[in-house]
Amino acid sequence: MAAQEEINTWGSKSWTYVSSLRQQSPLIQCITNLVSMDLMANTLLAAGASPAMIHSILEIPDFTPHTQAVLINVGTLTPEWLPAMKAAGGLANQLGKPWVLDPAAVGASSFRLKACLELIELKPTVIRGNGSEIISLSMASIGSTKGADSLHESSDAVEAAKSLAKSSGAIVGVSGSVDFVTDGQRVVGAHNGLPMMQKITASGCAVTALIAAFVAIDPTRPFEATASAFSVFSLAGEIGMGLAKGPASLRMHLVDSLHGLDQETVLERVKITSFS
Ligand SMILES: Nc1ncnc2c1ncn2[C@@H]1O[C@H](COP(=O)(O)OP(=O)(O)O)[C@@H](O)[C@H]1O
Ligand SMILES: Cc1ncsc1CCOP(=O)(O)O
Ligand SMILES: [Mg+2]
Repeated sequence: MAAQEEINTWGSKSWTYVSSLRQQSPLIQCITNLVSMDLMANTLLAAGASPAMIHSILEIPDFTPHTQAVLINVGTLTPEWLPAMKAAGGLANQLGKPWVLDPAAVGASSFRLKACLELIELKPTVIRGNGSEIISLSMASIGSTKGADSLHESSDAVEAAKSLAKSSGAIVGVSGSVDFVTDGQRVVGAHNGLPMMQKITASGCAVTALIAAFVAIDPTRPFEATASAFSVFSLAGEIGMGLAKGPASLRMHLVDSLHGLDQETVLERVKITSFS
């Protein structure tokens, strides 16, 4: 019974994010990898936010102050891009705006790991990665890697996520079959989704962008925003799969389903439970 009450509370919280996002349409600056730009922008638009893929260091002082949240994703990092990421993260921090870090493929090289550790010093509000990314970041080491894909279950990374949350001060989200969210003490898991979502490149990047949009709605509650965004995105995947034939059509139907989500469905199907 207690669990049922908890599910209902998360359903209504999640619906508040969905409906507020549609009403407020916050501007989200995305400095993201070259693979993810299209799906990320379309995910944000379908959910009601306004995405802007503006990443030149020359534009950050003018543009970043107009945004409601910043998303930084290192998926196709080069030395030329890093200064702009640091400038945007640093300015967001200075202006008291939320910013979200996606350490995509952080275990791929020491260059990427060092860059992510430097970005974490700029105090991201949320860090979202898959199991391997969160373990690599938390241990500050590179080991075996499969690039942007995970070698670990999300449940393998919960302790690493707690430790990273404590050391960084960020909310940490780990995606996978269950999406875990922690502030270092509390842990919740979002149970929506389906394995086929791993076959859509940039689905992880897109959910991180949705987290940034939800955090923009209420920057004082990043824990709630992160869990809700995970659940809502994965629920859109579940609904989209009803019409899809494979990853390519799932990508399209996921975006359509996110756009069409209604209150009854969110209240009934969002499934977030406590693990602590
Ligand atoms: N095995 C799974 N079962 C259900 N949902 C999943 C599964 N794997 C990934 N997802 C969902 O796919 C989305 C992207 O997560 P993931 O594939 O872990 O990210 P990344 O692309 O960064 O590795 C998340 O919304 C997550 O919930
Ligand atoms: C394939 C690939 N290579 C570098 S970034 C990227 C996209 C990864 O996106 P996601 O981690 O969301 O699947
Ligand atoms: Mg992926």
